[in-house]
Amino acid sequence: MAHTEKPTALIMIFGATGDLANRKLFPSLYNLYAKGKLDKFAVVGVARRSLSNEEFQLKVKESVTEHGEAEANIDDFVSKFYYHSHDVTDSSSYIALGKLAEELDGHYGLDGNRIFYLAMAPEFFGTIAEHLKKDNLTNVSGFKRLVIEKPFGHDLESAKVLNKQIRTAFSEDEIYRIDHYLGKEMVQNIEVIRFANAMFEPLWNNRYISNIQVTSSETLGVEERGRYYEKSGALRDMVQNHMLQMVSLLAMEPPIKLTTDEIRSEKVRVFRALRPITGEEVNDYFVRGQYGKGMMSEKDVPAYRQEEMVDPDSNTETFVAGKLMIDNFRWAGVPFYIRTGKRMKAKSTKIVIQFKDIPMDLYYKPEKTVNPNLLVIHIQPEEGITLHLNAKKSGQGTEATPVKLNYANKGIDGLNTPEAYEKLLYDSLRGDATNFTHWDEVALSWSFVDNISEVWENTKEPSFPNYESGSMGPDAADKLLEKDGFFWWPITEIDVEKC
Ligand SMILES: NC(=O)C1=CN([C@@H]2O[C@H](COP(=O)(O)OP(=O)(O)OC[C@H]3O[C@@H](n4cnc5c(N)ncnc54)[C@H](OP(=O)(O)O)[C@@H]3O)[C@@H](O)[C@H]2O)C=CC1
Ligand SMILES: O=C1O[C@H](COP(=O)(O)O)[C@@H](O)[C@H](O)[C@H]1O
Repeated sequence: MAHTEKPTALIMIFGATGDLANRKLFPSLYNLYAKGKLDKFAVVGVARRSLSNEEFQLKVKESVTEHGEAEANIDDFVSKFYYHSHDVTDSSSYIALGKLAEELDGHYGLDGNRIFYLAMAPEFFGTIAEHLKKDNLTNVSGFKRLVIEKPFGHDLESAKVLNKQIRTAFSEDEIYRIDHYLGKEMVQNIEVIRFANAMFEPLWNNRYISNIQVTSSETLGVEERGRYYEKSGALRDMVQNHMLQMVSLLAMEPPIKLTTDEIRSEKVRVFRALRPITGEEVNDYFVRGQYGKGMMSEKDVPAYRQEEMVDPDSNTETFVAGKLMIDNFRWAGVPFYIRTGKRMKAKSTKIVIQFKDIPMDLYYKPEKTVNPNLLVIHIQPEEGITLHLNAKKSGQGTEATPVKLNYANKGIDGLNTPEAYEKLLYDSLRGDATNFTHWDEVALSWSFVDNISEVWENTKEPSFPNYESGSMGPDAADKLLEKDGFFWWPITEIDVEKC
């Protein structure tokens, strides 16, 4: 499908006074506006509290000033923002919202195009979608699209119910399920690194790759999200979506074309090949952790069980490490190790592709460590790739020594790459759903994760808390790899900018 490069639309943000809108959505929209990427547009912010248009515009201006880079055109930008105080559970209020939408459509010449962005707690998603349909807000002459935040359900059953509700008002190709990792520059780069380089794709299989490691570690704890996190845990919060999405991009077959449908269908095939881990196997393939107290940046930080809105005897995991097997021709026998957690040593997302050792190492010396070739994809905070090779040590003799070839994304482009939300908002306005998750991906990833959560929820983990804040997680996560003859490549020592 051809995508309009300068879209026109009315953007309705439900949850417009919330944290996500304030920190991410308003600054991202402003960036698009400032870069001239939007044609005609207006924004309606929806939330319960009472605000005038002027008060709302001031909030938007403050948000852009605090979280972005506001310039002189900020006043023109915020003049296109309107506020509608509305409880989304109250049926009567949708009529007035519809009227406002029509007025703005006419006033700004928005061609009847509408984006409904649900930046609210997920329990409201279904109700809102149903009301939008019933009260005619989706009856438009242009396009209508639903952008929906995570979590998409709590498990497969609840995700199915939610999907059914939103499908009453929107078709699958009108639904844009956000996984903000898919908006990250280097996550989008995975396909390019793989499919645009003759030197990688021929090696991208079980003949040459020994294992793949995906780590997404955070230094923050649960902060104010204890209530949500208690029911979610790291498995639902990070593994079901972001971690599995990265694995699917690393493992997928080359698509026939770079179209939304072709890419999504290759990703779905990866999820279908993911070996289900059930019952007692869960403890062989997965490790859970919960942070205890510790020191972070020279300050004492509390244990998870001492956080606000958290059960003092909580069984919720704040760390997950797992071994995934993809049972297809390309990946048979290659473990994909994943690891994610809160209150870890560093904020870092990295992918390490470890190649197999060469069949005969002429430079082998018993007293020296072997240095396998690694391809490291630095997702964040720094962005780039590092290729770890071996070369001759300068001087006499034939000794091999490790060398690193670096590409730091910022170094070449000279610019900070756009924030993930900016790219995803723009894609949803342009009608490009490639970097959003299709229902089939959501359903298959929930069914994989449900097997694990079922076991974990029914067995109390006696060792919790089992890792200290500021560490790299519980020892069992190291043992998971050790028993296969591997170890986690240290994420803090393979920083692209320090190499
Ligand atoms: N914050 C983040 O960084 C991220 C958030 N998300 C997801 O985004 C969504 C929003 O998160 P976040 O912004 O943090 O949440 P907040 O709790 O900060 O905001 C919730 C918003 O919903 C509004 N609201 C609540 N109840 C109603 C109601 N009955 N009718 C109308 N409006 C209502 C609130 O405004 P008011 O009280 O005025 O009604 C507020 O604007 C969630 O699904 C979350 O999981 C995903 C990734 C990151
Ligand atoms: O979706 C989520 O992601 C964040 C981590 O995102 P990042 O872009 O900062 O890596 C995580 O903190 C949060 O718990 C989760 O809901």
